[in-house]
Amino acid sequence: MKLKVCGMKFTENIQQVAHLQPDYLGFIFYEKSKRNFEGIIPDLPNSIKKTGVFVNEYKEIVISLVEEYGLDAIQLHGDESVEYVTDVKNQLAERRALFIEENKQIKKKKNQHKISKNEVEIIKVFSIKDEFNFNLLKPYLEIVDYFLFDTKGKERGGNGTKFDWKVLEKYPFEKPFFLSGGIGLEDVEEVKKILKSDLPIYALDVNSKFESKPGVKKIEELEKFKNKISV
Ligand SMILES: O=C(O)c1ccccc1NCC(=O)[C@H](O)[C@H](O)COP(=O)(O)O
Repeated sequence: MKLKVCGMKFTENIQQVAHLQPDYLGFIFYEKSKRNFEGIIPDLPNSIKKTGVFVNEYKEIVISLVEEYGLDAIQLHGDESVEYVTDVKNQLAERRALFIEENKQIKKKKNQHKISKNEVEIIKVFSIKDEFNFNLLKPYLEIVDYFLFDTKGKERGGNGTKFDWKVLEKYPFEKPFFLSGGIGLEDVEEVKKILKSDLPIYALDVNSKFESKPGVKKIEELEKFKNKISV
């Protein structure tokens, strides 16, 4: 089971979490979040996918931050339409093709902007309260790599509350998804149970339940969680 730790903020803490080798680290580029990221991402092992989290952001800004930080994935956590997601995906693909072509011609080893080895993954978030109309996801199926199901709450994300996972019993697609929303160490048994179901859960996404304060993750608790879910 893959693990994404979201809401990273401080260099030393990022390095400590990276040491646990999660599959994804999330950096929130949303000014209204307590975890808004503005720093420099330290060098990370290639196995960790740097994920930028955006909420209804201007497309140009998403693209420029992907290039500035060499993001491997973007998590669209707002009300981004199918057209928006398609456009961002196409623009990223075009920029990537251009970058590869320029790089071939110039034969420069170092470039001003970094670029991920693979295409940028697109994760589209949907927040769930008590029920959910999965038909809403249909138009996104062709475009996104993963869905992420979070809990609808006061904030756009990082609310620290779980939704009723029974809602997912009606998930009708094969598209893999991240399970998110208030997952903590106390949920290990319930997590293990849902992982045994037929649902295409690709990754678990954790955040505020492992924090000592917004943006600071508790390393020992994360390590325990990671060990427990990988057994
Ligand atoms: O965490 C935030 O502050 C945040 C703000 C705005 C958009 C997204 C945000 N977090 C993104 C995540 O992927 C969180 O991990 C997800 O919402 C679950 O958080 P939590 O309920 O704290 O486990």
